[in-house]
Amino acid sequence: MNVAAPDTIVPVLPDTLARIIEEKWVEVRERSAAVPQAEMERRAADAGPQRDFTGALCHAVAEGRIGLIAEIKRASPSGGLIRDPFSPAELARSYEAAGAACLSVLTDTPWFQGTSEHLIEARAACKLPVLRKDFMIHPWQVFESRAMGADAILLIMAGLSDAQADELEEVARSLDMAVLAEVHDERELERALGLETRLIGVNNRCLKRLVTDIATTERLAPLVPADRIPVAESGIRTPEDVRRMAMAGARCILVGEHLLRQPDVESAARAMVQAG
Ligand SMILES: O=P(O)(O)OC[C@@H](O)[C@@H](O)c1c[nH]c2ccccc12
Repeated sequence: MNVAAPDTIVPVLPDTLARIIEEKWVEVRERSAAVPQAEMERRAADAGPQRDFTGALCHAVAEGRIGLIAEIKRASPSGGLIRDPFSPAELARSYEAAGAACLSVLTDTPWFQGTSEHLIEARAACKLPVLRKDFMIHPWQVFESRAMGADAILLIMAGLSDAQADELEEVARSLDMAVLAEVHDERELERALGLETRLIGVNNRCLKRLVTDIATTERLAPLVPADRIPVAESGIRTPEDVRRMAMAGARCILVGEHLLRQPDVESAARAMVQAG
């Protein structure tokens, strides 16, 4: 299979994301040489029923809760080693008991120390729909995501051309998977609105300096049309932060580091679910 990088990559990429994506191309070439796309498509078709990711978020919000996507990751470029010992299954059970709507599991290895096993273990331990958090650049990875059981994928608009994002979304839709389109600014938001997905993630982390500022969601969430669902991502730490996100129109949130650093993950997650 030809997995040459397209020549239409978005022109100016922040350094870290550019490096991650460069490495990701190498990884995808290697992995797809080991398991060709036709075989991965077969595995995706055999992967068992999808869980309704968007539906779970809408259900939580309709019941007056915060739609929490609770994240499972061992490490991150900005946070270093976040949780050790680290048990994806135990975390999944705690998040579910706390009333989280969905899970997000990092599978990227070089930067986040994630693996596909983390996703498989977490999903098997609960009934929640699961987002595969990785850097999607090629359709092969979307089939791979479904094959490992994922119910949703992330598309980072800053790292994709419109044509790439369209193509990846189409593959995800053909597999009945949800898409979370992630944006950092007005321009990326406008591009994301060209996709069909209702889930628009506003990432509070500045890609250049890697610091978070939840005012990003306060600026962008009000610009998200009423037929879409804004999801505030990154840097959310306190019930007060959650209320600020909800006031800005984002009743769905994606939280990782704060929860993962708590000894009692379940209570911390419950406090966030009920903060709205
Ligand atoms: O750990 P935090 O600050 O609560 O953030 C979670 C999530 O938003 C963050 O992990 C994230 C958002 N978009 C990403 C893209 C790639 C990797 C990671 C991410």
